[in-house]
Amino acid sequence: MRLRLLHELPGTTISDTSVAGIESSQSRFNNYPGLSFHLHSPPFDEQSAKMAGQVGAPPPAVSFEYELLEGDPDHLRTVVVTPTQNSPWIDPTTLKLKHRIGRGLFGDVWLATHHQSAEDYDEYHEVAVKMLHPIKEDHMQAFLDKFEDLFSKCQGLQGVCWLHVFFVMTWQMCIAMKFYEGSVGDKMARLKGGKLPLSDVLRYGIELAQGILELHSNGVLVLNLKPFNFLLNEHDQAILGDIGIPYLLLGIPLHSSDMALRLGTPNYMAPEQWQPEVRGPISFETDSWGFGCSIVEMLTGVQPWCGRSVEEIYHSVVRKQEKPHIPSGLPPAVENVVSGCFEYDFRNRPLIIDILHAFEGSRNAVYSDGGWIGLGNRTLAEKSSGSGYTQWFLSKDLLEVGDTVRSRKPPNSCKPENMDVPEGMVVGLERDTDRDGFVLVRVHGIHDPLRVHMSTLERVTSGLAAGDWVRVKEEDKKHSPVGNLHSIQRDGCVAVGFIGVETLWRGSSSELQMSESYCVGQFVRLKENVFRPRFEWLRKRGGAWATGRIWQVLPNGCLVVRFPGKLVFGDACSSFLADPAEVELVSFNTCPGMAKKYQHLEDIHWAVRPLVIALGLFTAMKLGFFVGRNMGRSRMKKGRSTLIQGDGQYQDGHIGGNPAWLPPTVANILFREGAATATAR
Ligand SMILES: Nc1ncnc2c1ncn2[C@@H]1O[C@H](COP(=O)(O)OP(=O)(O)OP(=O)(O)O)[C@@H](O)[C@H]1O
Repeated sequence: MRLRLLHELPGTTISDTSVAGIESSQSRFNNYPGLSFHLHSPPFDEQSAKMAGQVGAPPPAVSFEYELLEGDPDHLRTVVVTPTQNSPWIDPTTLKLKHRIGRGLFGDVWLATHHQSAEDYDEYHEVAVKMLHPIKEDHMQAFLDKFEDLFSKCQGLQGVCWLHVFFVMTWQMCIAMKFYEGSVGDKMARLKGGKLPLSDVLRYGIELAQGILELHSNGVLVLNLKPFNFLLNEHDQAILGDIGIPYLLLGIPLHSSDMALRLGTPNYMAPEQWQPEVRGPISFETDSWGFGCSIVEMLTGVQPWCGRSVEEIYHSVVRKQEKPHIPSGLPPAVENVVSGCFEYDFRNRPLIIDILHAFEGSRNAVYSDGGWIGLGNRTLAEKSSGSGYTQWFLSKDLLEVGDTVRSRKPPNSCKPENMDVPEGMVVGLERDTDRDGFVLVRVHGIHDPLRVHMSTLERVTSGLAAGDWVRVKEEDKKHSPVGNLHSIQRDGCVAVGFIGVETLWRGSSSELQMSESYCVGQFVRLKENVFRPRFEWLRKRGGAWATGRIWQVLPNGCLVVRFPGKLVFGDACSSFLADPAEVELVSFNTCPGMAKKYQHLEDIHWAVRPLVIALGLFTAMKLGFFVGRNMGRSRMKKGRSTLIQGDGQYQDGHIGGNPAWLPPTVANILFREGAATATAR
């Protein structure tokens, strides 16, 4: 691959059939001093009008063409990324932008013509040019490096949009790609009810899954799967039209602050995609969520979270953990896999290969006599193995003979429920091809190998197993030192989720050590030496850090904590986030002294304090009655004697009846009540 830097783009012409397009382009170019426009009207372009009609815009009465007449060469700088030798590279200077096809979150797509001429031929081809939103100048090189890598990975992929060339024009990145007739989204828009028949959904689903799989095998995430990004070729085959622009933009600030938080299209975004460095990381299964959303939309004709604002979608997906509604009546394997796509923790979701298998197995399924017939072999997998883990989670790490294993902890638990296998070695697989079968495990001290269900075991390599809490030996300020181990290969390569890293951290097991583990239900508090926590945390009245209870553990180890000791009203934020490296465990047993133990009880529930106060008052009143009655009796007795002895003794009797252990005010009230009772008698 070669980077060529041109200092001028000679004869650049941009034609547009839409006045709005001109205005936006004009204002964009006007941001750069030294550039000016010359507008003139070209002849009416029938094809442009047809295209404009296709995307819903009325054919314009008049069209314009404008030329860049002069300018600061710096702003006309064009970087041309030349693809590999055997791909159909085109010279961007021969492109002529015709009109805008559509406007997406990440930029505009234009129809352009590519002119090629020689002595014996003169050819025009249509291409689509995606013009991305401008990127800040100082991040341009980082983006170009990432793009160059992606561009080479996308070359020659069957199920992915064909890319011709990449160039930069006035700091705007442009990708020239093959022009397709339309998208699945366009097709749905033309249909009554907007939904596709199941057979089409399964066919497109298979074609798209194959395209996504190609990108995933090259380590690229799409992060923007949606029907309008599924292009249709001349054979009505679905082609992936987005090559992972949001993935390229990860960590690269954009000019528009509005765009900064968007790492995809909100309606199709997975929970971890909203804030990957906080609620992430994003992974291949993030695309499974977007795929599931697209399938649901194709089946129902309704976009997930239709009509909701970005904030409302965030609230539903991230905070309330809601899932898109899956229509009923689907082949069981398809329903099962699509429902798996909407698991909150991406580790529990199927991979694209699982989706592909489920769709392929159901492709020829026909519903007849109240059941599905023609299902493939692998269509109906068990929903759950009974271990609490989804089948998708378990299928990501299959055991092999020679693996060291131990009993698997139940999900969200710090300790194993049973220690049937404290440590053992797999010596046999009952059925090699079974993804969910039994294995024979040799355990030290037991003569015969144990026959154990695979799902109850986890593989241990270098003392670590997926799901363990780990700490990096050498801290990196960019991310939390404590995280959650997602996978460990047999060669010791690890993938870990850390707060502060948007994607999985990859390294070697030798860089990690075991860390204290946390699970749902435990009480935690910020360590005393933490003065500026990563996330906001509540304080008690005296200023000390409050104690909260772990409500959820995110895939990067981030703790979602609630404060049961605080009463929350209305919309007030009920959950807080915590970095596991900044907290310590608090439990009743470890609280020193009665006062601390009582404080811990107060942290467990907001009702403890009012209850204790009420109980105290009640006890005090009861005591008051008791003391008062006794006092009353003795006063009666004394009263009788004062009648004999005189008033001075009466006063003494009052003083003598005041219990020394009660606070004076309470004692006086109680005494008065007691006296009143006694007087009444
Ligand atoms: N190569 C192409 N050929 C034909 N049409 C295309 C091509 N690429 C994109 N389109 C169409 O252009 C329109 C705008 O695409 P674009 O990808 O910019 O927007 P989007 O899909 O709405 O949003 P996003 O920017 O999030 O991808 C869509 O209707 C899409 O189907």
